[in-house]
Amino acid sequence: MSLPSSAPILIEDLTVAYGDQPVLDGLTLGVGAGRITALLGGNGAGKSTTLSTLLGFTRARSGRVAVCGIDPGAAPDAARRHIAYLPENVALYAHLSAVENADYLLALSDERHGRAAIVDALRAAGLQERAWDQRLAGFSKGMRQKVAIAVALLRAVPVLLLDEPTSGLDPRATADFNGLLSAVRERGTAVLMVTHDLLSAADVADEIAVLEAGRVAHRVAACGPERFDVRALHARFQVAA
Ligand SMILES: Nc1ncnc2c1ncn2[C@@H]1O[C@H](COP(=O)(O)OP(=O)(O)OP(=O)(O)O)[C@@H](O)[C@H]1O
Repeated sequence: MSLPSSAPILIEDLTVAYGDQPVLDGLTLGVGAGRITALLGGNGAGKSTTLSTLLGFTRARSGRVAVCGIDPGAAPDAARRHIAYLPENVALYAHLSAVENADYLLALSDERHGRAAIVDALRAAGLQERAWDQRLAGFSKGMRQKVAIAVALLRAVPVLLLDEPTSGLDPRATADFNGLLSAVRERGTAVLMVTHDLLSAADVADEIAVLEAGRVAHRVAACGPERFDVRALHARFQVAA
């Protein structure tokens, strides 16, 4: 498969192993600007390892990985400057407010945005005004996700990596989150979303890639003649998992 070399996320023929245990074995995957790809696969298929390799935390044994043209294995800090990453359990500070958390996380990325820009982003992320200055202790997972996505919105980076962002969210919060992702896509961000939530993936992704035996075994498009049928994919995915 040939991928445009300008794609912000580019993985070609990637092999990753932990000791003598191969996890990724010839994985090829690209996400272009303004596109959302959902990465599915059974437990242990290597989805988080794929994200970790893009972030430069896990080294490729062979193959090519590039984030905006930068090899995260060789230059992890430079690659991470182009990435906003939402882990499954967002690490935020319970004793700080939503605004303070955003301010602090942005400072870690060497970014300063005033309060006005931060509350604009929190509003865009759907966090209610009364929660802006509340301490995070007591926030639901959906509220914490909104703070994290507000930070990602403010960073305006070309690549967004998400690890199971809708796990534990109720259908309303999931729909809100998917709406936000669509807004992020409109800005031209390349989004790679690891998920077990096929319905959510079908809702928001342009493409679904299913990881099996260390490589992409199925890719299905969201529109055009190859538009995916969620039920058929669900049946196929259950067999794969
Ligand atoms: N740091 C590590 N050291 C050794 N083995 C690891 C490490 N991280 C992951 N693995 C193993 O690599 C395989 C792939 O793990 P990974 O977390 O990437 O899968 P996943 O598709 O994200 O799974 P899940 O859906 O359960 O989150 C698993 O067998 C896991 O046990």
